[in-house]
Formats: sequence, C-alpha cells, structure tokens
Amino acid sequence: MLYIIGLGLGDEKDITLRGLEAVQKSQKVFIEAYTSLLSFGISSDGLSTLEKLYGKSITVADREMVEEKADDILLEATSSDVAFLVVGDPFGATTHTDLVVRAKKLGVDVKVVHNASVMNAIGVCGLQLYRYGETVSLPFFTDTWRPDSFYEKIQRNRKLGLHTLCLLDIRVKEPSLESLCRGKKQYEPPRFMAVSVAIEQLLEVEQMRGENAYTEDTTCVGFARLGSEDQLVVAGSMKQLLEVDFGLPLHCLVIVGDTHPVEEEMLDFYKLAKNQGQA
Ligand SMILES: C[S@@+](CC[C@H](N)C(=O)[O-])C[C@H]1O[C@@H](n2cnc3c(N)ncnc32)[C@H](O)[C@@H]1O
Repeated sequence: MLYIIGLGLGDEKDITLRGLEAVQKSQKVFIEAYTSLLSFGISSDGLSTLEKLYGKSITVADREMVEEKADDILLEATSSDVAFLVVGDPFGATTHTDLVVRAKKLGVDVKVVHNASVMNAIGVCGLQLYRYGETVSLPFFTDTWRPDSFYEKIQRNRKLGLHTLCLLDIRVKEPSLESLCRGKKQYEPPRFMAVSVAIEQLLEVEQMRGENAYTEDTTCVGFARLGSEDQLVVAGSMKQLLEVDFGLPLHCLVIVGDTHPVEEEMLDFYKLAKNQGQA
C-alpha cells in the first residue's frame, strides 16, 4: 500500500491522527522536500523533530528521486506499506497526481490522507476561496530566462473580477546550469522567492506588455509562513507591499479581483496605513 499523507502547513504537530497511524504502520517513510517546506525546513534538526514524533526514520525524497526513481518507491509499496509525506495537502501541488497515476498503473493500492494546504489557508485574509481564478506559479527570472506566461492568466482572472493566487518559486537542490554544461552536477544553494521579488517581476512584465492587467496600485495580499505561530498577512498596493519585509519563507501573493463588502471588511484588518510603504 502507498499512503500519500498531507502534513499540513506548520510543523510536525499538524499531521492528522489518521496520517500518523498510517506513518506508524509503514515499513518505509519518505518525505517530499521540493514543492513545499514546513516551518523548520528540511534541516537535519527539522527532520529529527518529525522522526521523534512519528517514531520512524524518514528518507528525504528530492525532485530527482521522485521524478526519476519513483518506480523504486512504488516497487517497495507492492509488497509493504510505504508512506510518502507531502507538506500541505498531497494535491496542493500538481506533481503528486503523477505518482498516483503511476502507482495505479502498476497495480499499487493508494490511500490519500488529506490536510490543510496553502490553497485553502489563504482564506484567512477574508477573500472568498470561491472567487479565485486560475492559480499561477512565478519562477525566478534569470539573465536569459524571463518567462511571462502567467501574465495572460492573471489578465483573464482580472477581467472576470477573480482573485489570483501566485505561488512563488522554490529552488531546492537544483543543479546549476554551468555544472550541467560541464557534465558534472553541482547544486545551487536553496532559494525561496520573497513577496517583494514576485512583485518586482510582475511589474517588470506589466511594463513590457503594457496591457494594464494590473498596476503598482493594484491591491494584493502577501502571506508568509501560513499555518505557523508567526504567520504574516499584509494587504496593500503592489507598491506598498514592495517595502514590507515578510521575513523567513515560505511566501505567496494574492492579486485581488473585484471584492464583496464582507471581503473588504476582512481585508481592512490586514491593510497597511495609506502612507506606509510609499517612497
Ligand atoms: C506547490 S505549492 C503548495 C504545495 C503544498 N502541497 C500545499 O498543499 O500547500 C508551494 C508554494 O505554495 C506557497 N506556500 C506553501 N506553503 C506556504 C506557507 N505556509 N505560507 C505561505 N506560502 C506557502 C509558496 O509560494 C510555495 O512556493
């Protein structure tokens, strides 16, 4: 049996009882560590905190392992119970549907244990989850790679008056381009996109495209460390949020569409004063 278990967003204590039972009866436990992170990251300290509570040793599954060696994990699950832990909810990232499809094709039984995801935790700011359009992912721009396909999606959402959730790039154990060219993989240090970098990139693309999908005065909500004790939620214009230090990762951003009066009332609790964040 393959158990795919959501860990929730905060720390080791956010696993559900059902998830914990599945972990404890599994012979092998993997944790996926490249689409999201718990508040303490995947440092050896963080991992041992999980191992202590769950009473199991845990193998970190990086992108290479999940994408290239998934069949090894699935093979183990044909003859024993294997737990695959995912921060948030297993289906809060597009990647894990592929694991389920592969498992089913190999005849491996799959059980999913759900948990809170960034996709619903953003509800804390008061914008109705029913009033969101397509979610977009913002990748780190490089000197030679500045993809902007998210622009049309945001534009479409805003034409329909819908809010847009922007998920921000996480780069963990990514091989550097130079090392790939040299044929010997070396990994970049981990990087997590901050709200300010996301807004700079969004405004750069708006300046290039010039179609007014949004402007620096468009209202947004920035979120950091949702689900943790020190989570931060701040609403303001793009220009204002550029100046806010959201602190440690993870961050995400919502571009606000048309609002209902009750949504406005809730957003007001998180708004910066009008003159804050202005140059
Ligand atoms: C692929 S998504 C989320 C996957 C996860 N399985 C889930 O259900 O929440 C990862 C992105 O969501 C955002 N994110 C995830 N957890 C977050 C948190 N606790 N606070 C703020 N943003 C978060 C970040 O932008 C991050 O790059």
